Amino acid sequence: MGQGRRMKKQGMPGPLDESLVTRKRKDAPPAPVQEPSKRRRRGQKEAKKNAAAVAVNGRAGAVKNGRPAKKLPGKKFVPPPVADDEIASEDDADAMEDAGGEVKVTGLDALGSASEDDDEFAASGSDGFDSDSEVRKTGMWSDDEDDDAVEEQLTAANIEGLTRKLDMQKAVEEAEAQAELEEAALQTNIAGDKPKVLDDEEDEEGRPITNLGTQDLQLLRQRISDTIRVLDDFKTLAEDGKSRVEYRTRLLKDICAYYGYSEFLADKFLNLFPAREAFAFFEANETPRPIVIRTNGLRTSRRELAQALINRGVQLEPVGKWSKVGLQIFESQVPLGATPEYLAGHYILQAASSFLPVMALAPQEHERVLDMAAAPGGKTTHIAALMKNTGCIFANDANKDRSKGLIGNISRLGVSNVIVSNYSALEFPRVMGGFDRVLLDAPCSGTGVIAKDSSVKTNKTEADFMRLPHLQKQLILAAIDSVDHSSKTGGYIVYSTCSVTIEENESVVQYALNKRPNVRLVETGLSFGTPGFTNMQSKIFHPSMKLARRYYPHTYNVDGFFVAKFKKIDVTPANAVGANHTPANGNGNANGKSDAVVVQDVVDKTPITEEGDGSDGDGDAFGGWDEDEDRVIMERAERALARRKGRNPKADVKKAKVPEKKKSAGGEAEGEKGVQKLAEGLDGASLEGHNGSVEDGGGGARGVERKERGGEKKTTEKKEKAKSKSRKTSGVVGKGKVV
Ligand SMILES: C[S@@+](CC[C@H](N)C(=O)[O-])C[C@H]1O[C@@H](n2cnc3c(N)ncnc32)[C@H](O)[C@@H]1O
Repeated sequence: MGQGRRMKKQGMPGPLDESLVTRKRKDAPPAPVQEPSKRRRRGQKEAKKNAAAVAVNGRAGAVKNGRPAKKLPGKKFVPPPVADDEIASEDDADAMEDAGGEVKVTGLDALGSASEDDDEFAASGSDGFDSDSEVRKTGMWSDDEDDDAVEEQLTAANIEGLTRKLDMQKAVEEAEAQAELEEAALQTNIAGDKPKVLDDEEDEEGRPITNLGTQDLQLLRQRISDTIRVLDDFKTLAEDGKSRVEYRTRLLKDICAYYGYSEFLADKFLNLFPAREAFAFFEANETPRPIVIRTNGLRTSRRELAQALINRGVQLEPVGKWSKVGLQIFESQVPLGATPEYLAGHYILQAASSFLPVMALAPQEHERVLDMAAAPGGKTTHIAALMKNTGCIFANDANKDRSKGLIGNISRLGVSNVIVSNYSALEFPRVMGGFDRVLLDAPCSGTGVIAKDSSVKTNKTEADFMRLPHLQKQLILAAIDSVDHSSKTGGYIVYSTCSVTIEENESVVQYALNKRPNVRLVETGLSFGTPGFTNMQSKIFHPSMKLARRYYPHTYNVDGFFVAKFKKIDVTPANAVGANHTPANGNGNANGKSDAVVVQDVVDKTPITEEGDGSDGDGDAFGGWDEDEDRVIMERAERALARRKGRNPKADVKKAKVPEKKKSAGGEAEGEKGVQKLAEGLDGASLEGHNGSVEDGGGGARGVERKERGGEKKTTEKKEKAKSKSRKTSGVVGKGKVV
């Protein structure tokens, strides 16, 4: 069953499918007595067996895995595609660019257009359906799309045919489901009666069912369904003298027993959704989301990729009108993580919902972008593709091991505008700031990806939902402070999580709005998704919260996700909480544009000399270059630096040089090592143009550039550096050696 659901085309499904209730009830095993998760698994196995039996009996013969089936000779089982990465910690479940699930070939007749400009996927130009895969292979994916009207008609015909086929299939399924539902209603006599779900000493056959959870999954599921019906229409269906609370408590216990959640988490979801929707959510978490790949526009076009994969026996289809790069995989004879196209970096296995934050970020060519929590790089590489490898992306992740995956993906996908670093993102913008855009794809509880990682059902505690939001709130302030509000092209921050809880989403965004009056929520530009909550669980959020977008597995058949986009409109006030602002001297940062680059431990207290105007010009702009005067200034600066480093300035002054690395508080030296190591990795991966990219970058990068130059041993530059230092008390990045 899971596979069939996985193969369904993504999109907004209808309301809760009661037929599933009936089907599961029929398929449930007879009264197993096991601990919940095992019971559930066994239930699924049984369900699969039953489904297979049904297929053998010919009842569902025309439909396989939720798709029109077509027999192919010599079909082999193919293991699930290799994931681009694995979930490495409880906080980053989203990071798994999932490739799970079985994928087999049943034919190519369900294909739609996958050309680069195929946004009109649903358009139809002909009534006919051309099932000749050969014609389609040569026709649909031709490079010469513009003037080939025949091809277009062919494509449209395919689409039309596919749509009709899917519609027919849906109609058949719905009719079956309705029939089953009616049958079940008759059998259990639930149509008009008040369901007895509270005083349940015995079932209709006299069996004790008080502890149903440990005895009979089938009846348990029935009771969940009945309880929801009562809660839906309490006045009519509730038993006399029973309260809503009693029914809700019953429902909570049954959900935990049936699906294997901790009471704590199930309760959270029951508070988040109305009971019926919560049921749909729990149910959707039992089946994997569709397998999706993202075309890497740096290497190929979606049309070419689709053609190549079709030739290998992959059945696919554009993911939906909302994406130009996604392909949903229905069946495959080959492991998707090992095709020549995969190895050549033509695509990445990536959950569809992971496209959304990057689409909201909308990075522009030649910009400077920070991806604060980037590993394993699904979103970084997507950003790079949208920027066509121009500008510069700083891809940071605190986890060094995961960063290896990030570097691997950068390398495989041919990305050449990324610098990888290994800081806690909390250190930004001290590391570097002045970015045009920042993506904070935050570490989270992963409540949106339970279908991928069912351990979330039981391993999240109240402490997690305090610890994680606390971190997320700090990170979001750092993200905001790292952006250049006066960026000509940007000034945007996107916050995303793969969690559906209020604490990790609206509450974090609200915190940012409270603490940073210099940001506003703006439209994400995403064409679907439900609005963020403005009023939930007795919490009132800013009305603009509706601009944020929520995604659920049960509404869009994508991982649960949250996306909010901010525009920074001014510099962060100096007195703002946790403001990563310029030091006590009040000067601006390196580029004078934002609150991004902060001098923490290299504040030069040398008095500002008369001629110093704080500008950044060359020697002449300061009134010429005087060797003797400069030597004095330089030596004074060096002495001051030596004192701060705990050295004897007198002994040191002759030898003292402008330091190449400046160590700041909070173990930053360690982080720097990390960056260097990663840089080696990058070199090894033959990535090019990193230094060039930094040079190209504006804003804070220029500050870094100055610092790097200051570290060089060329005498004139050293002098210039010292001179500049003598005139300004800020504008130098503390550490953050950029490679
Ligand atoms: C949701 S995952 C990021 C997925 C990534 N954006 C992608 O698309 O592939 C969250 C990441 O945050 C990282 N992380 C956790 N705490 C962090 C911190 N304080 N600073 C930076 N990264 C952190 C984790 O190592 C993890 O890789």
